[in-house]
Amino acid sequence: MEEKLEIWSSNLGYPRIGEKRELKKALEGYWQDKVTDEELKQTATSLQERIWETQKQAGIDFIPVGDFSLYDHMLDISINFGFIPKRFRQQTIKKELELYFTMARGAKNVPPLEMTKWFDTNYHYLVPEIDTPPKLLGNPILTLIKKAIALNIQPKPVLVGPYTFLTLSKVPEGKDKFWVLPKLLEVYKEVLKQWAMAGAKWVQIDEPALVLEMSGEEIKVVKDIYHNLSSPDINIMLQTYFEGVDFYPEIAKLPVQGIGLDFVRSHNNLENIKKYGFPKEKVLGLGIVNGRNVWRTNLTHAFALAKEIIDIAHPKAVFVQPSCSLLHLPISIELETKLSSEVKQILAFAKERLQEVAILTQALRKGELPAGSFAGSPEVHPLKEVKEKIAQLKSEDFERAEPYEKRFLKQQKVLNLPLFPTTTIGSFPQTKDVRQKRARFKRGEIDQQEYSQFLREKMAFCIGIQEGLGLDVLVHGEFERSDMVEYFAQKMTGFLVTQNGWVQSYGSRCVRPPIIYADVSRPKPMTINEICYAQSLTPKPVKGMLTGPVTILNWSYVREDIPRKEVAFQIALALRDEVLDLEKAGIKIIQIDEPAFREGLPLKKEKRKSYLDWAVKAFRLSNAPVKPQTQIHTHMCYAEFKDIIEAIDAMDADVISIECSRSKGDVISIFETYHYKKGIGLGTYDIHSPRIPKKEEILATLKRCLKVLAPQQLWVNPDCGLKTRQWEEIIPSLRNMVEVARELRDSLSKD
Ligand SMILES: CN1c2c(nc(N)[nH]c2=O)NC[C@@H]1CNc1ccc(C(=O)N[C@@H](CCC(=O)N[C@@H](CCC(=O)N[C@@H](CCC(=O)O)C(=O)O)C(=O)O)C(=O)O)cc1
Ligand SMILES: N[C@@H](CCS)C(=O)O
Ligand SMILES: [Zn+2]
Repeated sequence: MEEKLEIWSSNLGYPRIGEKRELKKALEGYWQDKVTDEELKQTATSLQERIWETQKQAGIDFIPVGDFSLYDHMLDISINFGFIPKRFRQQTIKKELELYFTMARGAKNVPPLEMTKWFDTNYHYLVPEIDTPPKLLGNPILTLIKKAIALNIQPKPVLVGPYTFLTLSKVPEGKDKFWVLPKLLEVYKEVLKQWAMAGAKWVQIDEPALVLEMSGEEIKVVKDIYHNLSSPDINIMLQTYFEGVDFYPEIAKLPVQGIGLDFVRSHNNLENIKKYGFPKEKVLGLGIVNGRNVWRTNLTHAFALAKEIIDIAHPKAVFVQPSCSLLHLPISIELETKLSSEVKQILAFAKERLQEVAILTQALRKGELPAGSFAGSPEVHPLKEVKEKIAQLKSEDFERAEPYEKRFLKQQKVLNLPLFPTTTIGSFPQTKDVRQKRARFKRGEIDQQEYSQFLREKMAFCIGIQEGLGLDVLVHGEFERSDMVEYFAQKMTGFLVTQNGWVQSYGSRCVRPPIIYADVSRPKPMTINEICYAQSLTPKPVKGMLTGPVTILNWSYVREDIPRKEVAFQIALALRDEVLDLEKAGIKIIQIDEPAFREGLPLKKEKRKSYLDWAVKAFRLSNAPVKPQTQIHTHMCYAEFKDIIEAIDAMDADVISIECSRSKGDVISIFETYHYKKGIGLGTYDIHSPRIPKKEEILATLKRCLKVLAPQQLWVNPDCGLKTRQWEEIIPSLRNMVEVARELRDSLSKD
């Protein structure tokens, strides 16, 4: 007789920051010596327990343990497995958590681990540096497993797998990226053994790197890893997410007890199961509700899809689960008091996703969905004029009227800028008084007039500082903006913004990604008042400052009923109105930031060209009709530019400023082979550190740039905006930068 299929509900990870951002507050308090070690640990412990309880209450059978982290889960592994780079080993450590936070945030003369984005998400992890073989220094998840069991919770410890961990790590030059693998496997095996002895039945080993392009050699490494790790003591759920796995037949054969696949992001996973089958002795991790977007799951569709997959796969058992960790979602829609109930009906954040997993699990066990379990989506009323504008777009809408060479001459006539013009990227310190004033304004404690007056005073101060420093192109400082994406989302139609929808970006820093639910338009000007006020204070040009269409798209949750390209074009058209209004108001330089341009690059190579094609077009659409005299700038940071340099060029911005110091010259070397003609500012110093750059360092960067770029092209600016810094740091830094530009200018004019 056929055995009844076992179906369990499972989760892969949960937001850590806390409903009231308790972790953020405790961390920042700790760093300011206002919170003790004990208090910080207590906050973390009670958060963890609440997170487990929420999952248990929601009906989740297998609850992740070890997904929580004080700062970052990759840092946790680095520390516990003894990957402590030499510069930190040499530090004298006085407090227990000191090493951990020094690796995360750096200390005087000790730079932190590098930070980079986690696959194609807006979460940033700390890049492990493998300069020493591993050593098991700690196994904190063991304690958690015991505690969870005592609380009657079925723990599923979570650990990033060796393949992904090493793929994302840095190794010393000349070393193979897997040079520590044999020793690392010993450490993993020891940890798994301890977890099994503590009572864990399943472990979730996260291997998202299996969805990236892989070579035959790499798949061989993966096979070796899992033949080595496999043990009768504990069941391994080999968990993939964010895309489909290319080497499916090989992955399916690995000696693990479960394979977790993302069926939301990838159709290939189902296609592969259809083509190659699924091993009947294995458990299927069925990623069926979306961990990356906020739309409530259409349970009717998800139920039908789950049934189809199970019928084809015939697995030993099923874990019904989200497509990936819920880390990338806000905590709960319950925390939103200002959204209408109609809107709430269509949204699901992390907590609501758990309910969906539980409903689907029950339904799959019973063979039918309970009545009324899908609320249906509300009607989105299309904006006729937006649709018409998109339908009528012609190739001219994407082209500046004149080529760059002609524009450059006309712009120079208007702007009369010196060689090596100096500027900043836009934001100036968002100090506590700025955030507090905004909070008071939002709470209705001060009126619009008082808030506007405060912003004017800030702008005047900021312009005064820039004039005093002698910068050539000024900015208004972005004091009115909570965030460069959220600010514009609040001003355009088609977006929802949340009060408490915080999502961890890195460490204690969070963002509230807006939700694009309908057609986008710009009912009225968004930035003109501030920019024109700032311009009225100075004869020097003040840059109009906008966030670009691709970045607004990539840092928002996006509707799924129309293609992303169309949403990007809608945003571009809205921004275009703003650009034209800025120009009409006499603003001569307009910067349209695109830091997330590369972030949207699909993980799979075959999807990249199409993305880059429409992303470039969206940017061009946002500014093409300006006069040739109007100078368009863009800015990018957080990116590896090598593989997108052609697309960057195709954006046709007159000037681009890009991050340079953290990539240590890699960016400069691109221009040895790529002939870039337009204006470019390669960031002269790292704004992520409080350190004041020495003049010699700035000069050295500029001299390296001048080896590959013409003097007429080169702008002088920091790597990125200054919002996270303090005035005391930026004033001497910018003073050094301006002095270097002047000295370089003088030395060239003498030659
Ligand atoms: C460039 N980066 C960005 C990314 N994504 C974005 N959407 N935006 C970005 O800028 N991704 C990549 C990187 C990530 N980097 C960062 C850097 C810094 C932060 C950050 O500092 N975030 C802040 C939150 C900012 C914010 O929106 N603040 C609100 C106020 C919220 C608040 O708590 N108000 C309090 C009172 C304020 C007080 O008393 O201090 C209240 O209401 O009670 C605002 O300014 O209005 C953070 O604190 O984490 C994020 C990503
Ligand atoms: N104009 C923005 C860009 C950040 S990427 C700023 O200066 O903060
Ligand atoms: Zn930037």
